[in-house]
Amino acid sequence: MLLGGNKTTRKIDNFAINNLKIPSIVLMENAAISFVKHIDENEDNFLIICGKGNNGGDGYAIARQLFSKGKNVKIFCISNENMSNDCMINYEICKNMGIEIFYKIEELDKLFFECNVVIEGIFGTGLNSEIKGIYQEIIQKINTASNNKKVYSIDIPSGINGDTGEIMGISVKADITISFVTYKKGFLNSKIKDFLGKIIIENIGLNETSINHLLKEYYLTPDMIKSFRIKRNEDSHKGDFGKVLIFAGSSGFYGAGNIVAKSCVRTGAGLTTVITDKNNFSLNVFVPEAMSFPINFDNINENLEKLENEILNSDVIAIGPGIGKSEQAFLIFEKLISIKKNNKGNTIKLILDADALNLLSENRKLFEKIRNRSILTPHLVEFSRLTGFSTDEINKNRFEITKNFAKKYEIILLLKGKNTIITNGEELFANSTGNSHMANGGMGDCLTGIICSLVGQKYDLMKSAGIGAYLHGKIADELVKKQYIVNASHIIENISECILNIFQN
Ligand SMILES: NC(=O)C1=CN([C@@H]2O[C@H](COP(=O)(O)OP(=O)(O)OC[C@H]3O[C@@H](n4cnc5c(N)ncnc54)[C@H](O)[C@@H]3O)[C@@H](O)[C@H]2O)[C@H](O)CC1
Ligand SMILES: [K+]
Repeated sequence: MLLGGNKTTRKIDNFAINNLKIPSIVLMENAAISFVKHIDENEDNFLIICGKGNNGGDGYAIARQLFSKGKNVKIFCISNENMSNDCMINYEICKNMGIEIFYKIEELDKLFFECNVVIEGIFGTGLNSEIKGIYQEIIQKINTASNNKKVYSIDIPSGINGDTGEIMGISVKADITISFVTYKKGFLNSKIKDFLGKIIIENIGLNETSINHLLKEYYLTPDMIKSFRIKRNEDSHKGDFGKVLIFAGSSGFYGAGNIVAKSCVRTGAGLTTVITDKNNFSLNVFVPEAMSFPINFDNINENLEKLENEILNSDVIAIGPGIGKSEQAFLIFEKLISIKKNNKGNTIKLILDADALNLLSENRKLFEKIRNRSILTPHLVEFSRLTGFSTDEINKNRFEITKNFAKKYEIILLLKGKNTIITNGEELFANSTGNSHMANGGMGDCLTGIICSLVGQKYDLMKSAGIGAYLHGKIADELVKKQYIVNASHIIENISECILNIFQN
C-alpha cells in the first residue's frame, strides 16, 4: 500500500488530472462513492460538516450520495466563501437537490442532537496552520457529540497533520477514518492512535500501478508480503537455501547466539553455522540443526585462518547479538567483513546488528567494507550512535534521516521500533505489525535470525528486511490475542506456521 502525505496527495492529484486526464471532479466523485460503501446500510440521519476546500467538497459529494439513497441528510456549511472549485460545484448541487444546509454555529447543538452519524470534511491534506476561532469551536462540539454518535472523518481527522501526525491545536476524534489512495505517514504517529479510530484506505479510481512511479514509499500489507514470495523448486536441495554464518553470543550471552541460530533455522535457511566460544555447548542442545565453529577466545589467531574458509563458503553472514566490544570480537568482526566474494564468486551479504553496530560506530572506516551488500538493524539508541543525531531528532524526522543514512553508506537500514522503517535510500517500507508486548530481551536477535535466513534463501535485501519485520511483528500480534507477553522463544515456535499463512492465504 502506498504511503503518502500532504505533498504526495497533491502530486497524485496533479498526475491524475494532467497526465491521466481524469477531471478532478471525477476523482472527488470516486472518493465519495468509495467512502459511502463503508457506511452501514442501516444507518440514517446524517450530519455532514463541510469546510471550503476539497475535503469539504468530498463532504458535499458524500451528502449527495447518501441523499440519493433516500437517507436523511443535513449539511453544516462552515463557509461558502472562497470555496475550491469542486467544493463549490458539489455545494451548488446539494442546494439544487434540496438537501438542508445550515450555516449558523448556534444551530449546531440541535443538529448534533438530531443526527445519528457525523461525517466531517473540514480539513484534509490542505491543513496548513494551527486551528483557531470558529473551526476550533466546531471541532470541540464534534468531540463532545462523539460520546454518543458515530464520527466518520473524510481522509484525515480534521486537525491532524497528514505528514507528521501532529495535532494542529485541536483535532476531531474519529471512530472511523476513511482515507484516499495512500496510508498517511501521519497515521504512524503513535500519539494520535485514539484520534484515528479504525483506518480504511480507499481507492479513487486510480490503479496503483499507474501512479506508483510517483512515490516509492509503502506501508507493508499482507498482500505486499505475499507478492515478495519466491516459489520453492520441487527439485531444490539445502544448498539452494543458503549457507548462513552467524557470529553472535559470547561468554554470558550464549543465549543471543542460540536465538539467532534457531530463528534462522526455523525460517528455513539451508545450512546454519554459528561461530561461538569453544566452551559453548548449549548451541547443540538448543538448535541441533545448526553447526558450530568453535573459537578459542584466549587465542583467536588459532582460528582466523580456518575462519577464512568458512567465510568463503558462506552466502550470508549475520554479526552482532551478544558479541560484546572486546578486542577479540572486533578482530573477528573485521575478518568477517573483509572478504567480499565467496567461493562461488557471489557477493557475501551481511546483516549487522547490536554490538556489530556499536563497533561500526567506533570504527567508521569499516563502512567502506560493507557497502552495497548489507542490512543494518539498529534500534533507536544504536541509530543515534551511528548518525550522531539525538533520539528526539530521529523521532521527529525518521523518514528523512533513515533515507539519507542508507543513501550515504549504500546500505539497507532497518530502524527498529513502532512501525519499523526499512529503506535503501530511495524506496521505503513502514511496517504495519508488532506491539508493545514483544518489547523484551532477545527479540532483536530473533529478527536478525529471520532476516539472515531469508537473505540466504535469495530474497533481496530490501525484501528480506521487509518480510522479516512484518513476519516477526505479525506472529506477536497473533500471540497477544491469547497471551500477555511474547518472548523470542514464542516467536521462534510460530515462524513456520506464520510464513505459511502469509504466503498461502
Ligand atoms: N488524491 C486525493 O487523495 C484526492 C483528495 N481529495 C480531497 O481533497 C482534500 C484536500 O483538499 P484541499 O483543498 O487541498 O485542502 P483541504 O480541504 O484539506 O483544506 C484546505 C482549505 O482549508 C484552509 N485551511 C488550511 N488550514 C487552515 C486552518 N488552520 N484554519 C483555517 N483554514 C485553513 C485552506 O486555506 C483551504 O481553503 C483531501 O484531504 C481529500 O479529502 C479530492 O477530493 C480527490 C482527490
Ligand atoms: K477531515
